[in-house]
Amino acid sequence: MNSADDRRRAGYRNGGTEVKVSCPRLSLNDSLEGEVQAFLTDEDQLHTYDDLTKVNPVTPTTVLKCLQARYSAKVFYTHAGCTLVALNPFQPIPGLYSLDVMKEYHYAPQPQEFKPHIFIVAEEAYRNVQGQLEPVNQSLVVSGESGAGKTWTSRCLMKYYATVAVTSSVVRSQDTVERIEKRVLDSNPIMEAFGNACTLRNNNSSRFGKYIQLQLNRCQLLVGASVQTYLLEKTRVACQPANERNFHIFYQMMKGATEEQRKEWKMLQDQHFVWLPRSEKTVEEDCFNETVEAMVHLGIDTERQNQIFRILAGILQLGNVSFSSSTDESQPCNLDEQSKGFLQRAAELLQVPAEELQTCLKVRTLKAGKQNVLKPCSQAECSVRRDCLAKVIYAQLFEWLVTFINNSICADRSMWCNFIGVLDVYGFECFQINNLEQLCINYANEKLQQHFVAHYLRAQQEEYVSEGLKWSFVKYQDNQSCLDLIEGSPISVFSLLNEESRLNRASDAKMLRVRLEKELCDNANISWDKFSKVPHFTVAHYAGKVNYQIEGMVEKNKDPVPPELISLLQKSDNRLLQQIFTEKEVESQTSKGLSKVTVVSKFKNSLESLMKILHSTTPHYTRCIKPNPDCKPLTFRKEEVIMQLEACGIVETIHISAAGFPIRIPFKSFIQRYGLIAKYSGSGSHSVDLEADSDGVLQLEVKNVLRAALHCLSSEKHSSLVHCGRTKVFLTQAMLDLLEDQRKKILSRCAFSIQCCWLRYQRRRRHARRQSATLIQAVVRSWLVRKQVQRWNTAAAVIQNTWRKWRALLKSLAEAELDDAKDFVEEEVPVLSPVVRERGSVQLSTIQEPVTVRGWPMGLALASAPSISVSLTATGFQKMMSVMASVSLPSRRGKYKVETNQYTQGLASIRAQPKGSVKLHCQRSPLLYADRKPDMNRVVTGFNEILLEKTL
Ligand SMILES: Nc1ncnc2c1ncn2[C@@H]1O[C@H](COP(=O)(O)OP(=O)(O)OP(=O)(O)O)[C@@H](O)[C@H]1O
Repeated sequence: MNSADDRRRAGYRNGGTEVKVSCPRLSLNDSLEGEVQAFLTDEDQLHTYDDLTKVNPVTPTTVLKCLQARYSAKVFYTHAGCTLVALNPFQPIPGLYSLDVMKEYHYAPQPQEFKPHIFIVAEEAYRNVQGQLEPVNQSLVVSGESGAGKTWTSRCLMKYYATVAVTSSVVRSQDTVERIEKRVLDSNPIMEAFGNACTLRNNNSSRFGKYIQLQLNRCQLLVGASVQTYLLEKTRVACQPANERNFHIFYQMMKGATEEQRKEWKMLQDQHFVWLPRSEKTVEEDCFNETVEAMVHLGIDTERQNQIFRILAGILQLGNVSFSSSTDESQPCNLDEQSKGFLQRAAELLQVPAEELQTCLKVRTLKAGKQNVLKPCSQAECSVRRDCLAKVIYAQLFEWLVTFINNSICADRSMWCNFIGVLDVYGFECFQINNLEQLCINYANEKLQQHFVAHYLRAQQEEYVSEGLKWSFVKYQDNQSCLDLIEGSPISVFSLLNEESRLNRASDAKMLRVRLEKELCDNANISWDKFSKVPHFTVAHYAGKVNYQIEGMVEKNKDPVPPELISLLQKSDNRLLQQIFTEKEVESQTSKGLSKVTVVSKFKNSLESLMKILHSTTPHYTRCIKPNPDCKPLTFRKEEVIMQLEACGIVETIHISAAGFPIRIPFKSFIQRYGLIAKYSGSGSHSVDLEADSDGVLQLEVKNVLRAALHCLSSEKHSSLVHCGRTKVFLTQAMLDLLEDQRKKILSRCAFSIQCCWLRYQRRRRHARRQSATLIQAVVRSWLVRKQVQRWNTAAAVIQNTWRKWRALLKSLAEAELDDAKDFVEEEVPVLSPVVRERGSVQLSTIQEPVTVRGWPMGLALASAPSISVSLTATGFQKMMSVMASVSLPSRRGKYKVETNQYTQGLASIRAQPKGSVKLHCQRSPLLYADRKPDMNRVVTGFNEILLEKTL
């Protein structure tokens, strides 16, 4: 027995008598609590709980303990009702994501029965698409804070689909399939190289959000993909937070380029670039070759690559250009010699005129009526213009890459019918100094949290009420008021920011703070530190309070790009730069006259379209948890984890999922899928009008199905597994499994019946065909034989004719013989041998060529016998010959010879004298001669018999 059992036993004992009597009240309560806890939760077995809903009771503490126990046992995935919790191991786990494991989950009849894994989520979504249960399209939402493992998880999901959604392909050629899945996977290293960076919290932090749509055709095969990106952190190009790095691609170029490439890109070995801090730090992602290889696979040729890398090298050179103020304010800023060199090289790499580049950076063009006025910029303004140039180039290049990737991997709309979307967005951010980027990121997280809450908590509870379910409500954190504060209408942080950004004046942080305070003081989610000197506001997000600095927010929201910079880039000899910025001008021209699009309004719009997609799909949530802030392998910090669990509402989710019915299916869909259970168990009406608008009829049918499915369970058990609402059926996972199981059994029974019918039908058809073939063969044979018989008849007629002539000839010979009868008496009569006497015959022969006359055996007897039948009595010449043969008389002058007949020949061979008429019966086929083969060489007995019958 294990120690837990011992503890449980001890618990019972202690809870019985002894402790109650002897302990003071407080310690008694404590120990009781401990005992109950020990009784409810077997701590030694905590790591075996696959689902956090099974821990008892469901509290943050027990959930945390369970997760910790599992993490120590190197189990990193745990279900939390409808959500999957993924703990980051911070080290590769051998065999956890191997091909075999993928196959195991993919081919499992019930993957849910396997250990929790990200592949269960992937497979469930895949099967939902196959099942065609509305909504068919699926979204896999991967959330968590920076470094929690979202990108890793998204990559696993993509690899899973790129493996299982193509292996069963028989329709498409292997070559095409490989190209598609490879291209889809190859989009990852490119986007990570250009969009990820090493931050303090994660060495490979995604600095943009992405929604990847994996497109599946009718056979659930991966035929393409498309990527939608959100809010690239472009400020990082020109300004990297302390101890953080720029985007990976710059370091990859620095470390991975060949000598020749370095020369071409003007990146010498010992060159220092201001915009490449911490270049001494090497991270796993610094692999230039992998990025180039992926580019090649996606169709970015060497020339295009060179254009891209020249642009990036140009940006780095720009970063080293520094300005110094001129003594005369009316004059533009100065550049030292070194900066001039950097500027020259930047211009060469960007392939723009160096003079013009310098002027653009130092002088502003103002419109005064129809005239352009040139105004020298201050040192700070020059730096802002330089940074702006770098940011706009990088952002546009990133956008071009995403479009290129999409063109390369996106399938034609007619080729796919469903999709599985993978959403990987930046996690909740809270730094020392937070600005517009953090406000947008946290706003996106609030939106996702709201979707989660709406989907699993609020919707569930509201639906229970509307469907008439008795349900004890769980309190949940609604973040609608926080969202109202950020994006609401008419007054919100965003609307005030936009207003300020559209005013044609320099922004004032203090004034904006006052406005915010005045307009939004009613919202409980915003607050201010009255004693702080820096203008700011604090927002109480669902995941915690974040302090936002107002300074610079309006400028970032405006994101102005001086038009002279754009026209300079349009003149570039680098064809890629030219292309990117010509397109940009077209865009800006089309939006001319519309109100100026700010960063937050653009972000809000793209987020709204994302939310629309999410609302129209079946979501699957995966919460990634970062077990420690230092990214140390297998280190679990309770405080870190509990904060994340509470922030993402996992405990509430678990509570609701454990007690509720997480699966809801409308009556119509339910009957369409499970109606066969009632039909084949014989308890339901066999045809239900699914188009009938009456829910009452459908409800009745649903109840029939449930009765048939649960016939062996008690009614209490029914209500714990399933509830029939007014328009939907509410199920637990266990009930769904049970229904699916029964459905599968019925379907396999039906399949078996269909197979039997088909085999029977095939057998019958084969038989009928064989009969037809026999009939045809018989008809053909019969026809051939008839033709043959006709020929034989003709031949027989010829023979008869000849025979008659021959007989006439013999008769005339016999008559001539009779004329010599006198000589015959004088000759000596020889003694007749017994054989001759017995079967005498007559043979006429001449000396040279004797004529043979065939006579009946026993010719003498016949010759003297009284006539029995006309045909068998020898008369005339025949009679005489028979006598001659019988007595073996020599012929006159040896001209002929009379011998016994050779009875084997011809028709003369009759061994017995027939009495009366003789009839030969032959059995005939219904078809004349059908059983005969038209073979000339064979003896045709049937024909002989028939001839014989005719003769007789
Ligand atoms: N399942 C895993 N197995 C092994 N290592 C992992 C796993 N998940 C994450 N990691 C490690 O954790 C690191 C951070 O993960 P990842 O980049 O996916 O985080 P993230 O949530 O996407 O962060 P950000 O929001 O900053 O992009 C990875 O580089 C990887 O080394």
